[in-house]
Amino acid sequence: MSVSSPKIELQDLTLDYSHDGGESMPVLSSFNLTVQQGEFICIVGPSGCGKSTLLNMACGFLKPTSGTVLIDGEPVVGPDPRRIFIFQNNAVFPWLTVDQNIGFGLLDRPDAERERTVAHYVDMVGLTGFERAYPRELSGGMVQRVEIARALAANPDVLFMDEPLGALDFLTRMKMRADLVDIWRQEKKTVLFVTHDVEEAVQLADRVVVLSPRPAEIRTILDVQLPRPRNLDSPEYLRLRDEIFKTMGLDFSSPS
Ligand SMILES: Nc1ncnc2c1ncn2[C@@H]1O[C@H](COP(=O)(O)OP(=O)(O)OP(=O)(O)O)[C@@H](O)[C@H]1O
Repeated sequence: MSVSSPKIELQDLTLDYSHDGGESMPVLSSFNLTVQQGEFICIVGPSGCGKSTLLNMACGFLKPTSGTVLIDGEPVVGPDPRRIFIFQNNAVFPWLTVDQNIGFGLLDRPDAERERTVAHYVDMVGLTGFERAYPRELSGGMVQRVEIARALAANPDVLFMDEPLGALDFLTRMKMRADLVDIWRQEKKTVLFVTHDVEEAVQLADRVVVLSPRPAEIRTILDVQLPRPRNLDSPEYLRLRDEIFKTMGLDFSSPS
């Protein structure tokens, strides 16, 4: 499949929230972004600028005040099982085992096919040996892996991820970041990924979209052309990271 066909088109998106008894609050105004098939896009920006709102509109959970979301050229008018949303706080079913959770979206498939698919994703996310475990018997990172495996097993064409690693401790997060890179290289899904973490964005993304404070506008879009897996000590990685920090008003270079 061509890597240059637009997968997601956000066209002139505007969103005003109205608060009880107050004026309407603009969160996005005339927002435009085109995402190519198979691209991994990270969205960063200050807290409260509208990142989650943008993701919610892109996947059809939230109707824009005006503007259009197109996926494969078709207007998005609501959630669609071909597109999966992964939240920060996992949404696995506590009463189902790991393999039942991962196979949840495949209940209409023949048993043999479902078992094969579940086994494939259990292996991909490194949960072999835990197939019969319940979420309460797993660490936070393992539960998040279950959620990612469940999403991938359903074979979505787009993954929307809102701070999916945000609740994890530092070491688990670093490991999961590397795992996500591996998984994405195998699956090549189109991914829209919101994060507060600039380093995470530069490690993961093909392009990093940096937003302004609310109402969110695109401050800059950085192409990250470093080969994966990325060397987090390389001068180019550090340069891109620092460029984003500067764009966000944070300059950590030492005073001369
Ligand atoms: N359902 C809602 N009703 C009214 N206002 C809302 C609603 N959801 C979000 N907001 C407001 O919209 C603005 C953007 O919120 P949003 O959650 O999109 O920001 P964000 O960039 O994802 O924030 P954070 O990085 O802190 O998670 C905030 O000022 C928030 O208070």
